Amino acid sequence: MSNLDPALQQALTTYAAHDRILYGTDFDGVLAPLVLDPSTSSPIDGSVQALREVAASDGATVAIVSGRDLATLRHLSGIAEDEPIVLIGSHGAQPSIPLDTGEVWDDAAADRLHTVVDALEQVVAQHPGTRVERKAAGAALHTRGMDGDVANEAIAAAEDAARQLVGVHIIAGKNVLEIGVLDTNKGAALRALADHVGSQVICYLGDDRTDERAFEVLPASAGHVTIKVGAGDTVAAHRIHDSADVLAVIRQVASARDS
Ligand SMILES: O=P(O)(O)OC[C@H]1O[C@H](O[C@H]2O[C@H](CO)[C@@H](O)[C@H](O)[C@H]2O)[C@H](O)[C@@H](O)[C@@H]1O
Repeated sequence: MSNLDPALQQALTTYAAHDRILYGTDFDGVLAPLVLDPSTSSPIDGSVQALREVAASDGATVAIVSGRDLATLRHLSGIAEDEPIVLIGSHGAQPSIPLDTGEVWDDAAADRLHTVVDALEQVVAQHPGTRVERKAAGAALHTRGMDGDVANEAIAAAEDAARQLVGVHIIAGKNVLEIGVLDTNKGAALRALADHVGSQVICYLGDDRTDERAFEVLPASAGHVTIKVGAGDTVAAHRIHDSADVLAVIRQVASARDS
């Protein structure tokens, strides 16, 4: 018996009845509970298996869309390259299949990345306790677990540093501030994937500010289903609370596609 809100259950039933669906999900905070050390994140039990079941149904495409870089996302999710689940890393910049996300990696981007890492390393040197995560198309300053004032000062210093740089983008998240060197977002990536595979409708689950870029381009009036996980302002049409709900959503879609 599902604890999901009846309106969400109905929306998922209608969505899953389409011939060609795209099921998209964020990773951290949705598939994987938030933890202090990002290298130890792990999907909730049963979630990847349930995604595999959705992906196995005719006409369904499954994608994990994350701020993680692609190699890290593959490692942490445990999804192999030969599996029929699309991984999209670096906030849309790194799809695991050829997709036009409108941005290209070039020498200038590589130069920007070096500058970004240097700038954040300086912030870390001045704000003990903060950590830098190096990624393929950016770098992130982490403050999870730190005193609020100290964390806020460090984040402000990182924002100041980013504003001195050319061709970079500030991406704010939960206890993290990323400086990206490519201009991509999850909404554009999801729409590009939907066009590529011919999906009629998209369901997307996310918990963070970067996920709002996806929710914004998926109106319920067109049959899309947007689901915010946890508290906070959102433009998503539905809200669920925790990992158990995330699993219930995937399982409802898998079961509807199977029947
Ligand atoms: O788009 P997502 O899959 O949600 O990735 C967003 C960021 O997730 C990671 O940071 C967050 O999760 C960490 C592990 O639970 C947590 O320690 C941190 O406070 C969170 O912000 C990841 O480290 C970032 O690179 C992603 O951009």
